[in-house]
Amino acid sequence: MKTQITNRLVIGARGSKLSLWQANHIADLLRAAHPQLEVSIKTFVTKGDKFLDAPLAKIGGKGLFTKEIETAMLLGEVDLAVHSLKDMPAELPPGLMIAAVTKRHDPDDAFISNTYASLDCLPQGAKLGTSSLRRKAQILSKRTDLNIEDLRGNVDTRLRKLDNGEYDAIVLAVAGLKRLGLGGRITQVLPREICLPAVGQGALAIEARSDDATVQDLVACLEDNATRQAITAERAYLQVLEGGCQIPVGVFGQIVGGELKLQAVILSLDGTKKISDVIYGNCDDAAVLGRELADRMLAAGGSNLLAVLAKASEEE
Ligand SMILES: NCc1[nH]cc(CCC(=O)O)c1CC(=O)O
Repeated sequence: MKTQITNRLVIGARGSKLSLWQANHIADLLRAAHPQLEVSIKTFVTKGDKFLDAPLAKIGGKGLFTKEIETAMLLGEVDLAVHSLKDMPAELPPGLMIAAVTKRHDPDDAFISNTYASLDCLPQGAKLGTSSLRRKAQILSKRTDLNIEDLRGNVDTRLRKLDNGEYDAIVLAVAGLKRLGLGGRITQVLPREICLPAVGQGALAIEARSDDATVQDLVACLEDNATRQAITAERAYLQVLEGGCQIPVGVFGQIVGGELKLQAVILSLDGTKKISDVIYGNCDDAAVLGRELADRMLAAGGSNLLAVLAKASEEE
């Protein structure tokens, strides 16, 4: 039997401030758990970083923020990768796995404005920045009058565009803002009845090679069971729906009274059509619950909404 003594671990991450914060956070936790371990970080430029100005829905493709790092991992250039779970496609490349999921603290979206105290306070026709079809459709569903404009770039760039007066308000993930020490910029945490988060939002994924038991053992201490169950249900849900393009879908799993509760919403792009549903069940059946909820919502009109979407993206 080959025993490999690992004392060096190379983490792959993107070079953005948020990604580096996340990689350093995981590196610190690993150093604390394994004092002998030498942990370093190697940064990568992904396709998603290169096209920071183009509307996300137009660049398309799965694994926009992950692929280059995954290739390096499969080649053995890095041992693990730290990603925002939200940025990971439902299906991973063969040979890779999510070896650990950290505890999720802040799954929700934040409304940020320098002028208005909440989404409700925005005047008629106000300009709100977001490039996420999910955020756009859910916000339009509540406020049909708003003028939603594309907003891309890293968290800092997006806040700068708000501060320059290009928008009356913007929406960003609470988790990203807090990680960057920008929690003070949050004007309102959007309630889930208005805006359900993206799959995996707020959780970090440690990706490793499926055959690398050494790395899997080293990162096992980072795993949070409740978050794993929630995101397993969310990702199973997404896997049923995903057609390759960005879709206006929100989904959120949580453990409530020992049971898994999974809520989801599918919308039309303009938010005028909205299908909402919720399922409760055994935490150990997370993936089954996710698929069941997806099937139910597809049957309840979700299929039609997705078909219209697929047609719209073909025409572009
Ligand atoms: N879309 C990019 C992205 N990927 C992960 C986060 C935030 C952190 C997280 O959701 O875990 C963000 C920024 C945002 O959506 O505001």
